[in-house]
Amino acid sequence: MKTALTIAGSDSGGGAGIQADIKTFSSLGVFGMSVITAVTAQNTMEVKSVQMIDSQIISDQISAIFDDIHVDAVKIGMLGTKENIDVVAKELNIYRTEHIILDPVMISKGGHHLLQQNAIDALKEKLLPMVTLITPNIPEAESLTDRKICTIEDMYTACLKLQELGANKILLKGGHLEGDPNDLFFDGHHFTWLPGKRIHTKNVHGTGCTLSSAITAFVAQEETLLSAVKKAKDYITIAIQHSLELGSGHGPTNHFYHLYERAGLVDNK
Ligand SMILES: Nc1ncnc2c1ncn2[C@@H]1O[C@H](COP(=O)(O)OP(=O)(O)O)[C@@H](O)[C@H]1O
Ligand SMILES: Cc1ncc(COP(=O)(O)O)c(N)n1
Repeated sequence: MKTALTIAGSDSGGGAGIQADIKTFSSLGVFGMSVITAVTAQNTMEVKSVQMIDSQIISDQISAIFDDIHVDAVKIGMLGTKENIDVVAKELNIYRTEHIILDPVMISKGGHHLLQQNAIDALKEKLLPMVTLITPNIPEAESLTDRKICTIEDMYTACLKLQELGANKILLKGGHLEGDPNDLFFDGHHFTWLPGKRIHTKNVHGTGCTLSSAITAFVAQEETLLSAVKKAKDYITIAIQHSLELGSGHGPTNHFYHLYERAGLVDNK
């Protein structure tokens, strides 16, 4: 069985973070493992509080896994602090994995800061150049590139700017722009649009986490990155189409296995 590791924060409400990642891995038939960087007290409405995990424990979680178990692909989500970024970059430099997908989580849907302001430089300098793919949403790409993104043209420019900053491959998610949620994939040479149709629902908690962990699961199963990104876009579309009316805020995406098996996304080999 293929394996995937998520390095991210815990969401007590189960919609985003580690919980969304592991559900996605399982739904796609990949064995999931986790390194917890932060514990958030969170539900569909808000993040009430956050406890960062000590960087030594983060380092120990990573080495405990890699010293014993083969990891086919890694996904990185919420890191929270500069210290956490430093330790994750250091450990992943020691235990080299072919595929690292970075979702540069900065702010929750409810507006809570999940990455300290002083950590953005460390993210750009240490992690950006070492990962296979970075998957920013529009506000995250704006923060990384220091420029506004309002149009399709701006999306192309932002990808080129991220490349200048050292990024290898980029999936710039368009969900935060008006109109249909079209994402732009840049492999360093060519651009590919992943078109979407906007689903009118407030239940979009954990969409970014779900998308990046689906990409991770597909590359763990030896899909090319472009194919993984396309299949993950199908996964997130189904996950939002069937999103759940839980809680009073933004409900979570749906990871019910049979939805994806029916859509031909599960590798039954
Ligand atoms: N209402 C929606 N309908 C369909 N797809 C959506 C919708 N909102 C977001 N998406 C898709 O979900 C994925 C996550 O996007 P986005 O919301 O931009 O990121 P994040 O969750 O990191 O803020 C992207 O593929 C985006 O195009
Ligand atoms: C632990 C954790 N990680 C990531 C997110 C982002 O998810 P969203 O953008 O849907 O709030 C979150 N809210 N919590």
